[in-house]
Amino acid sequence: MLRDMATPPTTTLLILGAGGDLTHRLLLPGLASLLAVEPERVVRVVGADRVDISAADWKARVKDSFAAAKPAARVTSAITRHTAYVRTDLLDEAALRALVGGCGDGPLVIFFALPPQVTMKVCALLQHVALPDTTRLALEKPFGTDHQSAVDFNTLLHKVVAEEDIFRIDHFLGVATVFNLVGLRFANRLLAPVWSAEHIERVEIVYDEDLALEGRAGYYDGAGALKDMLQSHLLQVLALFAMESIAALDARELQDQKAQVLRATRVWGGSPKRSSRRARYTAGTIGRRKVPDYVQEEGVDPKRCTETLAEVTLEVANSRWAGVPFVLRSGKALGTPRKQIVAHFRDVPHLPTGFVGGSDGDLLTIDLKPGAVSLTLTMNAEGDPIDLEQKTLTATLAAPRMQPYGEVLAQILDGSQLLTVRGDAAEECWRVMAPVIKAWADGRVPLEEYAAGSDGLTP
Ligand SMILES: O=C1O[C@H](COP(=O)(O)O)[C@@H](O)[C@H](O)[C@H]1O
Repeated sequence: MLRDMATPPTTTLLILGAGGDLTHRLLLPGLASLLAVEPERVVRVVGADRVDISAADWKARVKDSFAAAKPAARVTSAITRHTAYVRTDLLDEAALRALVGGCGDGPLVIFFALPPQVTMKVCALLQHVALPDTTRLALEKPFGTDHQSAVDFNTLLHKVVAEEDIFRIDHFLGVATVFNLVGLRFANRLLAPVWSAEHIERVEIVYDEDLALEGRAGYYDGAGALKDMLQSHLLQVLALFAMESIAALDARELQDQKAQVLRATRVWGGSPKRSSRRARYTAGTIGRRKVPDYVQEEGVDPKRCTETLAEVTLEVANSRWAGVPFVLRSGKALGTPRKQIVAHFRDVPHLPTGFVGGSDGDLLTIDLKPGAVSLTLTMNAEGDPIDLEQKTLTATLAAPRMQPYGEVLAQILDGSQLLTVRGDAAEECWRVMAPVIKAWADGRVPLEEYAAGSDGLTP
């Protein structure tokens, strides 16, 4: 059926689960933002799902998803002209073969915008389907459901395509302010010598959102904040923060260094009971918005103990970082969104006697959204020259050139693994969090409550 369409452009982006929220809300707008910046790229989008969507409705959806990023009119019109939607059963091998065959022999990116269990089943079927020579698999998080399933999933995927053609998506890697960690760390003489336990006392990686469930119970209620944010995104941020230096901005270099850090990472003190916290929001108000009790949200199963806030303290047990707590935290429905990395520097060994005021440690704060980098230093800012106080110097970062999904897609289309999660790292992320997941499942860490709109601490 697809063969009858107009001349296929270079790469086909085949989206499995095209009828879902992710495709409409993030993936297609991300592609649009990429094409707004790089209009010369030629991509054909094919959506597939089991829901019935007419050709006209699909084109309208694509057009609608493209509207906000405002690529050139000719780009949107080419995409909508060539796009197609196929209603199919992705768990039927013959149907899957027909779908893939219909995409032609050109380069193919199969994007799995599906729940992990369905993704794994479709990949099992793909083993028996002939794929074009250049076939790349892009897999949404979560990658598997626990450590063993991630190991099994990797084994299965390697029977379908080589690791270099597998792209495990973590859209945080496409966030410019996250990737900025690499440039900031390795381009500044000032920072490199102090980037260790000798000078840094504690690191916080925080992603507190004022958004609540926002109708995502179907996915989130089975995941919770730990798997949704810490096990995935925030561990990637930790890896970029703590990794050793790279010789070149090269995917393999970066993947090697990130994997090495993750292998050295473990729960602080080996005790999830003492080093983790979980909580769930109750009814409250955020600004003028009334937020219901989490268990009253549509689609939530009150019998599940899903946390909407997770905090875990980790240690990177290597010679650079031993003894430095890395506190990872993310919560939903909080009063004040705070999305930042904060490096707390140690106090100076000795403040000359005679000065008045603080010798509070310096801070390096990286605001992820909106982007800014701040350095908080102790100085004499006003008054008597011996009075010391902390002052913050801030550089605001420019708005990102495209959406994170646009950055990630650009790398996938180019076959570069710079912004992906390698298989071994994906397994490590589960290994790091496994003791916490187990302790929570066994009820060894109580599920606390906090009021929506609060700081996450107030019952
Ligand atoms: O992947 C996810 O990320 C978002 C936070 O990222 P942002 O780029 O939208 O700020 C989070 O809200 C969501 O729960 C999670 O699934």
